[in-house]
Amino acid sequence: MGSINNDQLQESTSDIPLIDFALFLSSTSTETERLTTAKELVAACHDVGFVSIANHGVPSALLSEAFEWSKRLFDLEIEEKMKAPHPDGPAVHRGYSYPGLEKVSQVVSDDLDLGKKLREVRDCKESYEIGHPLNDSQPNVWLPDYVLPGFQDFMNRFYTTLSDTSSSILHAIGLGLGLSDPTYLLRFHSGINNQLRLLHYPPIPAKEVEEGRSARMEAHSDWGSITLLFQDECGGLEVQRKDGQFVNIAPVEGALVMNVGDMLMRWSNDYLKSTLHRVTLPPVEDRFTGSERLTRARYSIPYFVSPDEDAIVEVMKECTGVDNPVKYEPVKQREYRAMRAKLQY
Ligand SMILES: O=C(O)CCC(=O)C(=O)O
Ligand SMILES: [Fe+2]
Repeated sequence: MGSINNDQLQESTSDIPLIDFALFLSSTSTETERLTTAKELVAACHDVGFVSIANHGVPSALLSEAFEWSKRLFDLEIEEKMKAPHPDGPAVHRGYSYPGLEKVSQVVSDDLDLGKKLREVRDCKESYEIGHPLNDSQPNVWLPDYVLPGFQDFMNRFYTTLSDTSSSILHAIGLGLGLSDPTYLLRFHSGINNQLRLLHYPPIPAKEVEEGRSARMEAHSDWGSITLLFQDECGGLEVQRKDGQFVNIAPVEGALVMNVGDMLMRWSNDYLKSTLHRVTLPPVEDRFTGSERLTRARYSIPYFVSPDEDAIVEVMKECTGVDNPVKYEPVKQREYRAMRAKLQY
């Protein structure tokens, strides 16, 4: 595994906290070391809702291979990619979405005309969504194997590794929150309802984004429990601070970015924050070329961790108190997702 040393940790330029997760994962760590790391993680989730995690346990060779597969996939001709088309509508979020098909926004509504209006600003990205092989409600849409031999096998393996990593992070969050059972959240996360997403933002003239005619990905929060995000060195990911300003999340080599989603915010009675974020132009000038200031392509790989479909998300008692009453009714994951997904496709 590619590990990150202390000097590199200190040199981080990112605006979000950076945590060394080795102390939580190592079998030789003391209870105090594990608890301290878990508390740092929870403090970051409470404060910004976004955190960089170094030494997360996903082997760097596996990550490089995942980005290579992603590039190979998006380099295919559109006719080839359309052999695994995203099904119509939002119910099944799998397969290939061509640029402009999905519209990310924070709007929740039944109004389809509003959906059309939102689409006037096109999201310039393409994506490929992959779920658990045993998720019957959202079956995978794979390319025929001859199009990209080995792709499906690799992605299934990668999904499993990320699922294991996400379980360690959920465990650490439970410990850091001081839950009477620190593994409580794991009971609702078998891994079957997670989603692996390959994302490609093709080059685009800077003006298109600056003048609001196109977006890379507009501001939104994620809906699940947590998201693990791997990004290349292009940059352009931004998170909203408490004062409303969006600030850059500089890619830190070898580290993943973890953020809290709406479901975990609800579970924690708003103690853990699900924060707005977006993808826009990179902040660094050498990412642009030519008179049109064409930005370089960007690749990222988010892994969305969600409770199982039948899980009932009910505010955790440790996150309430006399001055902090329960803010939310229990909700079933399946119903919550259906409500959030309406205008997305
Ligand atoms: O591409 C990125 O860096 C962010 C992606 C994201 O926020 C999402 O897919 O929800
Ligand atoms: Fe997101």
